[in-house]
Amino acid sequence: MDNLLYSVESIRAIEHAAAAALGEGVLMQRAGQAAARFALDLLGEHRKLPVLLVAGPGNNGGDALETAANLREAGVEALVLYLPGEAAPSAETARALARAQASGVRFIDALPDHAQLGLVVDGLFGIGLARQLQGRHAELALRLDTFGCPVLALDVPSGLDADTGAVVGVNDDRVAVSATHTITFIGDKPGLHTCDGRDHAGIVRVDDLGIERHHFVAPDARLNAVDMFASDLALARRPQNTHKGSFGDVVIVGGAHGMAGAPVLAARAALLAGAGRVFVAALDPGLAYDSVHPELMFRDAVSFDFSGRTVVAGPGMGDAPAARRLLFKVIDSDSPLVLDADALNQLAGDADLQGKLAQRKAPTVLTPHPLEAARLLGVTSAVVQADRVEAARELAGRFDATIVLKGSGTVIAENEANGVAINTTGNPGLATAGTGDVLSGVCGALLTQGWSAGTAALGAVWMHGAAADALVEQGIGPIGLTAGELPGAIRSILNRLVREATVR
Ligand SMILES: NC(=O)C1=CN([C@@H]2O[C@H](COP(=O)(O)OP(=O)(O)OC[C@H]3O[C@@H](n4cnc5c(N)ncnc54)[C@H](O)[C@@H]3O)[C@@H](O)[C@H]2O)[C@@H](O)CC1
Ligand SMILES: Nc1ncnc2c1ncn2[C@@H]1O[C@H](COP(=O)(O)OP(=O)(O)O)[C@@H](O)[C@H]1O
Ligand SMILES: [K+]
Repeated sequence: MDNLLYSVESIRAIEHAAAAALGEGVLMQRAGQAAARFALDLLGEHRKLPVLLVAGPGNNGGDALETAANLREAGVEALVLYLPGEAAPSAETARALARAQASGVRFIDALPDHAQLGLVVDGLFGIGLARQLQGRHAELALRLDTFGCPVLALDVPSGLDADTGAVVGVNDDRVAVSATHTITFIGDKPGLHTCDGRDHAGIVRVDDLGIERHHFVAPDARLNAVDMFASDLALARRPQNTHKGSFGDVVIVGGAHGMAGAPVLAARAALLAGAGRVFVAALDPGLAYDSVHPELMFRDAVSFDFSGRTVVAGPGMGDAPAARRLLFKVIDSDSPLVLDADALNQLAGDADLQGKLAQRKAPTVLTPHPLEAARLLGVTSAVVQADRVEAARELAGRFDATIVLKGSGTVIAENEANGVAINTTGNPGLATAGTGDVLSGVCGALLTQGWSAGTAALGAVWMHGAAADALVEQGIGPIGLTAGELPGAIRSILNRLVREATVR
């Protein structure tokens, strides 16, 4: 499977085992060969232009030096800015340096001004990054993407934490290289796909350096992919002899006075993602009809019978005592449940609700954005963003539920064997009001059609992001994409995936 993610600790363990079998320096040579091949691909017909490589003090710098020597031997002009540290380089990096010196690479001591370059290669720091980039390193990191050519990061864009995807440091002036491409070695890493990772890593290619599988340890997480929810896709094909009762009911609980939009968006999404019947159990009795989707049924929330129905609670729910009573009732029920938005904020401050949630047996999905997650954990959103994977894991354990921690590189965590997944679809077009409501509605629709909490979360998040990607492809966004445009695109994707899953 090519969607496996490894922590720095795991990569070090694999590297250690492989290096013991292969001998010192072999992995660095292979990294340099793989990177040079990728660099030549990226150069394409611009092989006559020089390549600038920045090499740092550790083995990431060694990779850059090997890459430089390989490029030189392929006839490319290589300019190397080497910044050794105070300590002597490792033996393998010292050998890479000698090889680069012998190969005819040109060593420079400052970035060239106004040079026309074919490619910039970032080999400052990799998984050994220990603290915030400062001084010359920070200056360089900021300048590497100013040459108007692609930037290839070796292993990890320098300055980025490979585990968390956060730019390392605490100040506002923390920096990391912004690459257009990253070639990452041995295995893929979570930090390239979430938080700041997507902005800094660009397109990620994985090269396993030819390490045999038996040296690998268990992955720490996965990238979300259709395969991960294919079992429920395959079951979603519709037999002929069915009726609306065959595909479940979803009820959206929310819609306090002045907040009608959120439950309506969630309800439309649930309808178009295939729920047999969709209700809005509104706190505001004035909310009675949706002219775009008159199929939706509006009911008074307080007298509504939730039994046998999937509940999505939170969109536009507000924090009134009536909302809290309703929340208690749905958490206390046997219904599959999605908790979003205001339901999460209520939950955060209420030990009784949390106690009830912990006792639930039915499938439960929580879909917090970072601030909602922070309230649930009693920390700040900066703490959540500093380690999104860990925050999602922590929430899954604490509430014994499936957690969808939203944002760039949404993290899906289950408190079971399936572990953690990071989503790869979606784009900043989703950074607009109401898209979270759509996600909760889709999640509810999949749950009510019999998907497990884990596959519903994985599937809903993947399709929600893929819908935004498809809309951007059509010129609808990222700027100005609206939440209301998503459900139709999600419907097309769901039908396509079910078709593909059943003809396999
Ligand atoms: N050892 C091996 O077998 C292999 C290592 N590989 C490469 O080696 C990298 C890891 O190498 P290292 O462990 O040497 O780590 P790095 O090359 O990432 O950096 C470590 C060095 O940088 C210093 N440092 C860390 N953060 C700093 C900062 N903010 N400012 C200034 N100095 C800082 C450390 O003190 C240390 O000297 C991987 O990312 C990968 O690119 C690959 O060649 C694959 C094989
Ligand atoms: N920059 C981004 N890249 C990818 N997805 C994003 C981005 N910003 C937001 N999203 C997605 O958009 C949705 C926003 O949900 P939420 O924050 O709850 O908004 P709202 O409450 O307005 O509906 C989530 O699914 C989130 O993952
Ligand atoms: K790097």
